[in-house]
Amino acid sequence: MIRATNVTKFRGDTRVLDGASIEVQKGQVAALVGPSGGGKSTLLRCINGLEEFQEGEIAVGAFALRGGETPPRDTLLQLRRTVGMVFQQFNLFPHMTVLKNVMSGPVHALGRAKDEAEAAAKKWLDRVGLSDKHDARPGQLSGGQQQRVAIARALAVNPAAILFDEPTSALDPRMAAEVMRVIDDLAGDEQLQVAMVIVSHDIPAVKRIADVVHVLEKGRVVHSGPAAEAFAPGGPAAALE
Ligand SMILES: Nc1ncnc2c1ncn2[C@@H]1O[C@H](COP(=O)(O)OP(=O)(O)OP(=O)(O)O)[C@@H](O)[C@H]1O
Repeated sequence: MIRATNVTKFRGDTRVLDGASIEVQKGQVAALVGPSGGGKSTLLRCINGLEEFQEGEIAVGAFALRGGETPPRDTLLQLRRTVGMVFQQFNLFPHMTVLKNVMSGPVHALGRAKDEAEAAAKKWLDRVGLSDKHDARPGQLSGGQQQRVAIARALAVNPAAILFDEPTSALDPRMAAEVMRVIDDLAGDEQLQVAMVIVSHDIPAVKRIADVVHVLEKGRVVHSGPAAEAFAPGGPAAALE
């Protein structure tokens, strides 16, 4: 589903990704872990076309992004319909109700009729435990609730992949746990054939939900394997615990 091959990206003279490669299948949950500044968020942002890169290739389903090339606007728009993204800071539309926030993707990106978009939005809000908040505005919700709206919004376009960029790091521990429970639930859902990639410093959560852990250091993937291997004593990610 997602295949990043030898992705290299510079910011000015700094090589922030240095030949990074990962593969994530449909229905699989991959975690990116590693020391701060290792390039985890940058790799996620390259995967959904938010950032360009200079070398390598990223394939997401039928889409291919190539290093050194600016993708056509149409490709980017289609790619962002295919790949949902959940950010640390929620990024909801503050003036819209919760329901309208979640409907925005189906209506504007997919061109769905209002009734159909509303039904999809309600289904996903129910799934994240917010069926009683349709008419609230984001500002009336807790951080954990806002992040759950963001997850429902990302899912409402039936994405082939969903990327979580430190989804709980702006939340206090209780709300972080609440959001991780939702992500746990999605990760464990065999019916949901979505490729998931999560960047998180919440190592216990990563161990619980990830099928594969990729360890990024200085822009390189230095290890890919099950969590038990990555976090084993003396393993490549043991120091992160
Ligand atoms: N907007 C930006 N402008 C300039 N440099 C940036 C920007 N964002 C990230 N960087 C740099 O790119 C490199 C990779 O950063 P990135 O955020 O991808 O790492 P990370 O592994 O996600 O780190 P963290 O765990 O701290 O979030 C770092 O050296 C960082 O300082």
